[in-house]
Amino acid sequence: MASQEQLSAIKRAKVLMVGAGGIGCELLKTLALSGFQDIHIIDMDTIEVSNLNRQFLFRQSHVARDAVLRFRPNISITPYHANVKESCFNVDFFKEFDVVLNGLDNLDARRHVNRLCLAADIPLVESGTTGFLGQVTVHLKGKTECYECQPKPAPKTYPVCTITSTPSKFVHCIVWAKDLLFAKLFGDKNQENDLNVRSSDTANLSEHSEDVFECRKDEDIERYGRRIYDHVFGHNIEVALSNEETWKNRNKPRPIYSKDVLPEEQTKENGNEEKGCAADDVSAMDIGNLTFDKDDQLAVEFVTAAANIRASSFGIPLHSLFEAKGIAGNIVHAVATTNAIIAGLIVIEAIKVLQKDNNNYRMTYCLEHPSRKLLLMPVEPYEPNRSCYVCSETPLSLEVNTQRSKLRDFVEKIIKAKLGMNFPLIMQGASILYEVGEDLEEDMVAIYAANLEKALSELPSPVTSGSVLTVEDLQQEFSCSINIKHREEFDEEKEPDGMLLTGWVEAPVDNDNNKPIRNDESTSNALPSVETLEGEKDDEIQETSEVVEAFAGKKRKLSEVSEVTAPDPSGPSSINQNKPEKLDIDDKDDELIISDDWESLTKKKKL
Ligand SMILES: Nc1ncnc2c1ncn2[C@@H]1O[C@H](COP(=O)(O)OP(=O)(O)OP(=O)(O)O)[C@@H](O)[C@H]1O
Ligand SMILES: [Zn+2]
Repeated sequence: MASQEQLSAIKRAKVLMVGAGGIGCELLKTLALSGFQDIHIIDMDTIEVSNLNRQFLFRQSHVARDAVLRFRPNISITPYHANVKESCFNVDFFKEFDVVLNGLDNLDARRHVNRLCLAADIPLVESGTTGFLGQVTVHLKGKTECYECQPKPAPKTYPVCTITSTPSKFVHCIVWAKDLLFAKLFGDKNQENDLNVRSSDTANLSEHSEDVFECRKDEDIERYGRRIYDHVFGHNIEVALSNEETWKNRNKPRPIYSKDVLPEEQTKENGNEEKGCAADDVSAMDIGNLTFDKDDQLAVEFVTAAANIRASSFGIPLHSLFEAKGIAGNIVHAVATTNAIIAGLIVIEAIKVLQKDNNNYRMTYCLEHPSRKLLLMPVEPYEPNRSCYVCSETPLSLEVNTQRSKLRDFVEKIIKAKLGMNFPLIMQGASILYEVGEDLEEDMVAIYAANLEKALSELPSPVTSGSVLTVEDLQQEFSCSINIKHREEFDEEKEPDGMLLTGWVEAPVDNDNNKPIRNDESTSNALPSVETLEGEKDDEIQETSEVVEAFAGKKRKLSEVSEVTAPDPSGPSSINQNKPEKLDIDDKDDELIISDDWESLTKKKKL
């Protein structure tokens, strides 16, 4: 039962929810049932069919708002059908709220909201789920870590040679089918693509030799399809086989040609009968612009089929459409109960925030294996990381070849990809090197466009070793400094960006010795990306649970944190370096404890 004090804090509060998906929908219901009266919701999407099974309030085309208003007619729910990154959701907008509650599914939007909450000094309650795993964290400027204080695990990536030549798991075949074959056939024609697109008779010719993916004059669609099939599943496998070194300790793949799977006559018959079937579903207009979308059934079917043919070549077990979709979309199939638990925990933390109950905030992990009696693992939040480039003023350092790297590389690979800025302004001292904005004068736009193509050391205000750049995102009201250090050479394989950003380090990527290809981001906050349905999944989950259990063995005080490196609150995967001692609870007792109080647990142990 809520106290009078809590009830009045709840009634007075104006809350902003960002994201109305699996978690958000549950959250809206729980907020309404808990007595919140003024709720604003930003979500950029309309209802996705793949979410319907767990967005109970959206069923049968009811929008969440209307559904909730039916049982709480007197509360105010204000929806914004928009991207939270739009400029109308600026710092002033955020300042109107008492607390912001995130139910997002991507890192980019989460980082954006984190920065706005810091700039507006509004508390943020973050959340994420991945299947049975989930977490809720509380972020208050200056008091606890911000969402970006700890580097987030990078999305799972794979070395190029594994994808192009030596796949050993089904996920490698999926990445190949999705990021190389699908992209080459249906995406931008001029893209850089690691698929071998030259046939044997043209392989020795200049790089202007024929791209086999070009449809030849007067070539009918069946013949074209057959040619592509033979090239990617037959010829390319032969090319890979010709490198004998590769197969010394590996099973050799088997080339598959269309004639092996589809006899000539049958092709013609079926070809004639089924002619036009794909064309009915895909608009010719879209071809050339498509990127893989897990909600596009035809794209999923294509990728599943192509991945299975490749898997069969390499002796990898085949997978169903459902399984392949999960892997291709990096979907850890959502568990409605986890979302409900997480939504409840968000509301509990939100109420503490409203009451300024500073000593009782908890980051709570929802575990998958409650075998050690714990389903929920509460941990005290950590102090802000003093070297966080987002919430502290610590400068970053960048090693870069200032004579070779262009400003464009710096903007794309560092400012946008690594620092997550949308509208960057780059300055050296008082001179502006680059700026994005709608109200820029034309001549300035031209100057900045020209700057993008210049090497850093050739800019109007040359950037050389020892330069200090200030980078700002005006929309996020966020700025940081970057100390530049010239470095002549970079390892192309290990440092493919040709630059090295330090001061804030990304979690290590599973990167052999090649430039990585990534699978899509996990939907989770930053829980370790778990490959659904893959053999390695179990190991990962096992490790995750163990680590969380170990981590939970000790409740950390804010004051202790400076002595030891804080674990990553956004995901248990990177915390094993500082494993506190494990709690040894008798496993035979089946009773499940949902703990909100660590002391009571340890007491129980003694008893
Ligand atoms: N930049 C953004 N601006 C506004 N809304 C966003 C933005 N990015 C993502 N969203 C919304 O966040 C919601 C995330 O919900 P989604 O169901 O995908 O994940 P979830 O809540 O973690 O739960 P689950 O994956 O378990 O269903 C989506 O409705 C999506 O439209
Ligand atoms: Zn921080």
